[in-house]
Amino acid sequence: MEEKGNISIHTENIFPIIKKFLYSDHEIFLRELVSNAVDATQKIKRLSSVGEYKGDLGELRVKVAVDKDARTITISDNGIGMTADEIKKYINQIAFSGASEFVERYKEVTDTNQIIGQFGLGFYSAFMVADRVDIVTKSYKEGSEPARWTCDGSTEFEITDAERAERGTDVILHVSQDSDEFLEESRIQTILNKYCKFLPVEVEFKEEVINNPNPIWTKQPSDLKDEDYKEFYKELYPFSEPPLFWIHLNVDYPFNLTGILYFPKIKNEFEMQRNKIQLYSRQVFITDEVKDVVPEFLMLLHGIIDSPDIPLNVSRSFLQADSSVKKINTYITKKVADKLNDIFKKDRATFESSWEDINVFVKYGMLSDDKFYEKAKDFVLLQNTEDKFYTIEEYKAFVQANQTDKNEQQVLLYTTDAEKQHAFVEAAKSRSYDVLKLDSVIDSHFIGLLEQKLEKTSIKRVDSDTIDKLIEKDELKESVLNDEEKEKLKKVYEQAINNQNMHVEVAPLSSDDAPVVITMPEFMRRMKDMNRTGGGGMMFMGNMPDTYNVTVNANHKLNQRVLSTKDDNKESIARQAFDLALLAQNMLSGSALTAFVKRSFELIQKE
Ligand SMILES: Nc1ncnc2c1ncn2[C@@H]1O[C@H](COP(=O)(O)OP(=O)(O)OP(=O)(O)O)[C@@H](O)[C@H]1O
Repeated sequence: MEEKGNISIHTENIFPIIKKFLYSDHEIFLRELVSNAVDATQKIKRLSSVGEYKGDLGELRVKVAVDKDARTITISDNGIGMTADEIKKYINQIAFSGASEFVERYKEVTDTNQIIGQFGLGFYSAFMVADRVDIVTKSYKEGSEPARWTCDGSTEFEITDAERAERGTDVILHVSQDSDEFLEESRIQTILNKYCKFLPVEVEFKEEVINNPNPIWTKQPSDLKDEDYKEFYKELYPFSEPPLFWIHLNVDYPFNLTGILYFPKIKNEFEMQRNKIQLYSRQVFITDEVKDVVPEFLMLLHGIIDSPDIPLNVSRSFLQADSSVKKINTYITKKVADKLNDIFKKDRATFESSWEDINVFVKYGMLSDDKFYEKAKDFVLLQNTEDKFYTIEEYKAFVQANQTDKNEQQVLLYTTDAEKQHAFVEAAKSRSYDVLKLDSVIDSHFIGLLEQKLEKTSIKRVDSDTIDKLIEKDELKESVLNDEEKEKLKKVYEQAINNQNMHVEVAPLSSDDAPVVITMPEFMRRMKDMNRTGGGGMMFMGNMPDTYNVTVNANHKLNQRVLSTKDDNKESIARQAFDLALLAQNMLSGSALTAFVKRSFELIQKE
């Protein structure tokens, strides 16, 4: 038998596209050819199971070999094989999907998802790295003759008789000059590790099986133990700490999706690693850029998603609009929320102890996805300075009695740094107010979200005002000083401080409150924070110097002394009190600190 021919006409346009544009990543030729070989072995298995093939299956295996001297890469399988006619049909008519015909014939008995072709032009990707490709194949069909197909990448092909005793196919690539890199065994090893690690049939390279054909995501959750999930995590990320918990995804309607998502330990926000989810299609690795396939906030998770329903090799914008991708998004989001809710309900202690690692993830999810917010609002935790955890509802009930202001507004107080804001936290506690710890970058956004969602609630940083003003009650504080004295006191402080960005105000606080309190209004700080983190806010705010309110306590004995002391002493006492207030907030530095220390020494030396 010898036959020459032309590959059907429309290929003329397709070849250069494959070569140059279709896959920017040339290395994927190996993924395509090895997957074809795996498909061929699975097809023979299926034929055998439905009684269409009566022969011995043998040990189904795919082999990859590199011969540097001969400049060839050979992918061999003992799968279904092809007759010469089938080569013409399946290989030459590339627009024709061999798999679809296969499905047509066996659709009653097979799981079609497993055999419907995904990559379209899979086989022809060989020409990205080879200037000649041979196929030597023998069909499983009784009495079929082996055949050889040769093509040099033009539209012309040749089919001749071949020698081959056993069922199966060898695809031999004659590697082109500009693709020398693929003749290195180490390069091939790396590509196989990347794309073929979990292919469902054993793949052999250099006499070793390089894959795990039964990864745990293909198994039933009921057949797996915690250890299995942990081991698999280690297999995926050898250098990571063990995961906190995981979700086994398993759905076959209305789309097909399996996989395992792990919650990693996130030590801090700078360490957050995205692109740790790997996307597979029927155990073939596709990419670890899952952006657009999973919601942004879920990219903090690690693990595997395997779905033949995710369209591959298509543009981003198309992917975003794709309805099955949208459904997959919704499904995964729901599963993740359900899992967290489940752990929260069944094992609150574990949930609380993991909170440090998962809070960023939960808050990020609530901020970016309203549906997730709706579910997570019942298990998101607030942690107070006593390290007790509350749900939003629990917390609101807890502070209801004491932290509702005169306008029926509930005021939640928080600190971003209980050490630095210690004096304010203590002042709040002296009124029996509770203080939350909200100290991460995401918390400033989370606070905004809570205020937006929770009715009649405002959330204030503990040092954003004097304690009486943070939560304004109806009781009016009497002032020991009259208006004239207050005005005088204000002037003394203004002169002593001598700084335009410090707005002095004299107000009657409790006599046991501090004599001077320095605060930055909540609004001002939020705007500045937002500017810093690039989250909008008012642009001009970013460039403005920090401005503070300086509240001078009219009811404090010290301030009464300022008024009654000799004129030249007034200012130095006021300055000293102001510096102490700065010191309490870690705001005193440089020349101001040196002057303060000097003045303090002089003061204690005085008889
Ligand atoms: N190793 C092989 N053994 C048997 N048949 C093969 C082999 N490789 C390819 N074929 C046949 O050639 C057809 C075309 O292969 P090609 O890779 O171009 O597309 P596909 O397999 O249909 O889809 P894809 O590989 O993109 O998922 C296959 O459907 C199959 O029938």
